Amino acid sequence: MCSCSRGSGRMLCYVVSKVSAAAQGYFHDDFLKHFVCKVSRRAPLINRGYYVRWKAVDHCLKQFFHATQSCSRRQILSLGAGFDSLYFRLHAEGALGGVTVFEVDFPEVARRKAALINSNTCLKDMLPDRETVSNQQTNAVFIRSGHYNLIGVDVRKEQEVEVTLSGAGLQWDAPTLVLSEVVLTYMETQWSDAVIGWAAKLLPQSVFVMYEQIHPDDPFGRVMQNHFLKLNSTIHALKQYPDTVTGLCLPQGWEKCVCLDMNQFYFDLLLEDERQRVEGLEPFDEFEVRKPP
Ligand SMILES: C[S@@+](CC[C@H](N)C(=O)[O-])C[C@H]1O[C@@H](n2cnc3c(N)ncnc32)[C@H](O)[C@@H]1O
Repeated sequence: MCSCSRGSGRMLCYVVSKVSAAAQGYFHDDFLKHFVCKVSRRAPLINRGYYVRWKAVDHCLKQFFHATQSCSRRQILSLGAGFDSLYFRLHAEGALGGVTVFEVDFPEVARRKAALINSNTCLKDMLPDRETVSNQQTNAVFIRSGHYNLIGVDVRKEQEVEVTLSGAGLQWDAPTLVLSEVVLTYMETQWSDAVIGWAAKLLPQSVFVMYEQIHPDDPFGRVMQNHFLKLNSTIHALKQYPDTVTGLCLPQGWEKCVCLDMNQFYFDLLLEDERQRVEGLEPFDEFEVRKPP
């Protein structure tokens, strides 16, 4: 997990795993289940991994909400949002406090998500003022509503991104949390560098939270690499930036970059009570853990 700051400041399988962790009580999200056909139960180790990922992203979101609470205009820009339920669960928690959420994914993914939302009473009732807009020129698909916007655009295409997001109402000078959770590493590094660069350039008051794999050569890293090899899918950034993504962010215009591996997050930032709660949910005998020194 890495966050950079400036100024003052195989898609469905991911959802299925998040739904599994939520169903086992690792975290609370009543909306993820609306984005899958069937709720399946994953192995305890996978549930716990998804919990730590979810908790780390949530931690960054809550820090951002706290740091910007006095600002009247605040935004979350989620790049490669897929079928994540972020807006709906934060809205239900009452945590958004006027923050506007912009979710971006490829047009075909955004179109499927828009169709899903429009056909689901629970989800569409949470967007009473929504309109579905289709931009013929850029092939972008929108759901546009007061505090939720779903946009179909390839994030590698900077000019299209700028035009489309401006059209959707993104305010480039407002405090913004840019989120990319397991997205950039699927791109060749010239493209992930470019995305990180346009975000730094276009959003002068922002923090970029990214969650990606590091340490390809530890036992877990090797399992993951073999898995992606079988899927014929390369994890590009991992080759070039195996330990941290500091080298990825700073040359692209970010002023500061902090990287945390998930063991550090689990042991250093979670309270003992919360760790005990989680470890009591589905005890398992063996797991490898690299405690921070
Ligand atoms: C592994 S999924 C993660 C989804 C979501 N961030 C989550 O954590 O649940 C990666 C997502 O990134 C999207 N994506 C990858 N490259 C993209 C690009 N160039 N432009 C827009 N979306 C992209 C994919 O379509 C997919 O929905």
